[in-house]
Amino acid sequence: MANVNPDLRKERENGTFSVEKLTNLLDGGKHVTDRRRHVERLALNEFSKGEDYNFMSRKERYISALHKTERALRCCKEYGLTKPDEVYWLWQLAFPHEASPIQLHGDMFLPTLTRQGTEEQVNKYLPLAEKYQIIGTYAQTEMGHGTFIRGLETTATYDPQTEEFILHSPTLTSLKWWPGGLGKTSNYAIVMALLYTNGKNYGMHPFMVQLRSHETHEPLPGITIGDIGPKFGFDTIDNGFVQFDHFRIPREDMLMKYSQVLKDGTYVKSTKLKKSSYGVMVLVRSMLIYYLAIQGLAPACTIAIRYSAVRRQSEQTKSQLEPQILDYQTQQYKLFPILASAYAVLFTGVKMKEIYYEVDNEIQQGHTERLPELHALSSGLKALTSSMASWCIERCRLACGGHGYSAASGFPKIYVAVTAACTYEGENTVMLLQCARYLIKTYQGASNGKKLSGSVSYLSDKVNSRSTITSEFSLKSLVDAFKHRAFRFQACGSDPEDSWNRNSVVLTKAAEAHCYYYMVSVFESVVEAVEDDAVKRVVGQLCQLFALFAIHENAGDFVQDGFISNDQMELVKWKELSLLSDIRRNAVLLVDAFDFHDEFIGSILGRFDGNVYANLFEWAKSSPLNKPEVQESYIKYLQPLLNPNKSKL
Ligand SMILES: CCCCCCCC/C=C\C/C=C/C(=O)SCCNC(=O)CCNC(=O)[C@H](O)C(C)(C)COP(=O)(O)OP(=O)(O)OC[C@H]1O[C@@H](n2cnc3c(N)ncnc32)[C@H](O)[C@@H]1OP(=O)(O)O
Ligand SMILES: Cc1cc2nc3c(=O)[nH]c(=O)nc-3n(C[C@H](O)[C@H](O)[C@H](O)COP(=O)(O)OP(=O)(O)OC[C@H]3O[C@@H](n4cnc5c(N)ncnc54)[C@H](O)[C@@H]3O)c2cc1C
Repeated sequence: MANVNPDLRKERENGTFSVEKLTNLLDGGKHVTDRRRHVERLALNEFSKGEDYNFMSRKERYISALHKTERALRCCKEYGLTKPDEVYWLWQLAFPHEASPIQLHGDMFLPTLTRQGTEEQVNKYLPLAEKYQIIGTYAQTEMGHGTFIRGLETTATYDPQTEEFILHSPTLTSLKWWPGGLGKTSNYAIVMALLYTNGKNYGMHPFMVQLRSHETHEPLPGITIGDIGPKFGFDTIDNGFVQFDHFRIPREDMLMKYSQVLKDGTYVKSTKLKKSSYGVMVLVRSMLIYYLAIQGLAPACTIAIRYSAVRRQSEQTKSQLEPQILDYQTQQYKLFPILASAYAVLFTGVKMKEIYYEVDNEIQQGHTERLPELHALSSGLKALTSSMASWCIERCRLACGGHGYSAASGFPKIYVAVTAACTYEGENTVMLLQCARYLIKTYQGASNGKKLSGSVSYLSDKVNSRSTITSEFSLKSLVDAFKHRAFRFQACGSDPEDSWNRNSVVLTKAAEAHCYYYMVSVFESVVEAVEDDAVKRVVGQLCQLFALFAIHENAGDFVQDGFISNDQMELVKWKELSLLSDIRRNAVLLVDAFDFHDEFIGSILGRFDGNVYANLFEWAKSSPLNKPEVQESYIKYLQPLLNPNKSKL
């Protein structure tokens, strides 16, 4: 590439491994990288020349996103992109760190329909939904309750006379509130409501509900609907509210795969699957982990590390060039653990996708044994990785100094999208507690001699009481340390005498310790499987840093019971710092390996070519506030102050 900043060019010449090989590893093979790049070229042809998001109003952002949605759907059709990964690659460049107004249609509406609908219902609605002749969302949360699903108030009361359900919002707090795309875009929703039949409440069930006229898009009579107003972010999506006033739908529109209401109102439950109506949340939580790495951690550290290679600041030695800020140990300490976390979350995300599809497949065959473990793991990891991603992005912003605070850095857009995931799909503390609930039960089972498998097998294993960490820092010894911590926390958290609430801070820590252990062991297994020696060395260093940083940050958890000795902790600190120097040499290449296009990252600081300053200046000049030279607001508000004689007011 011509015109690359000389510092960045030097970084790229000095690396010790093949970036291409690492990219192939991250993608899951060379053939996947090739295919991804092909799809991305198609996407860039269509989407690279858009208006600058930073200079648009919220309404313009929504309209532009709808326009891009229509074009993205057309591209997928034209180019025959049907596989989920291919659609995702195209979508990612069409909507960099944004959401499409129809995001929930693909992410939650379709999966709920196909998993909870009967064959007949799927046959009726899926073809229409796949052709976007109906666009749906997932309406569960209400103004008064999001977390406590059993507290939802919207009712669906069966009327055997007309064979219809009557949907009703009995209180203000029962208004559906938050569903993505509900405000203006969707004409259908899967509404989660309390099922009443023959005078009895059977709890939350899913209903297919038409909201708007097919002809005019006007809300149907009995429905009051709209956008909930501006949010922290997600400007491109119309999160909405809906109020039902005795709105009738046919009996056939309750999604009846797992439970039915017969014509006479008899309720029949045809599954032993626990919490069957909660299924789609497990899906999204499992997928989110990968998404947080690719949409959050990886682009954020790409920006901060490239910029730190280009930025020079402060005189170290008289009359010599100011150093690249990436050479400061403190800067490395800010950024390299984040880089290591990006890799850790990415590998864990890939693993979680695999596990989800395995368990989902088993559930379709009627085997539900692994669902509780998947629910616990996906809840815990969703919470841990989304909060990790949020604070890491903020740390990357701080690492970029003043320019980090400019929208040109790309951080605001990335941050507001990622931090939302700490709340949606289950608020993080609540999700950690769900994970802990399962761990405590499992620990108690293991204490009674039950042999365990999967992510919790360590609870029935023998754990070492002294760390085997030496100056070699083998990955096995690091995994072992996290296993020990997780085990110890489960033991503390499961005091049967203590009430749940009084113990809940410790329980959240127990869940985090479990998830950390899981992430470190996934990372270790990925490193072990790498064939190329040079790549293995660098990802091995990242794995060590991920583990050692967490041990150092949470030192008390490891030394309190004497598991790690003082001498070992000194070694940990020494090794952590020496890893910073090792990683320094490859830092730029390690972010290049994510293989992101500038159009996706959306940051002047993180440009591949490193030409930050010239582009920053051009970008600032293009700000609408700089056109015209003298603003009308001057005449109105400033002239009377600055130049009272000339003012016409
Ligand atoms: C695909 C990529 C994604 C990109 C997305 C980007 C853009 C999209 C942006 C936003 C989309 C957002 C959508 C939403 O937010 S939809 C709404 C999501 N809402 C929630 O997540 C609500 C959170 N609350 C709950 O999940 C539950 O209420 C609860 C689990 C906190 C508590 O439920 P409750 O009924 O009170 O259950 P109990 O505590 O009594 O537990 C009973 C029992 O059931 C087990 N269990 C709970 N949940 C599940 C589940 N999902 N699956 C399986 N099992 C579950 C629980 O563990 C208990 O088991 P037991 O101990 O053995 O009894
Ligand atoms: C961007 C965005 C998109 C969304 N999209 C959708 C959507 O498409 N469809 C949909 O249905 N919903 C959607 N939601 C709603 C979302 O799922 C809920 O907001 C979320 O589940 C949290 O619930 P809540 O708002 O009731 O939080 P609350 O439960 O009120 O949380 C507030 C505080 O109370 C604490 N708390 C609550 N219960 C407990 C407990 N049992 N133990 C300890 N602490 C507790 C929490 O930890 C938190 O600190 C979206 C939300 C956002 C922000």
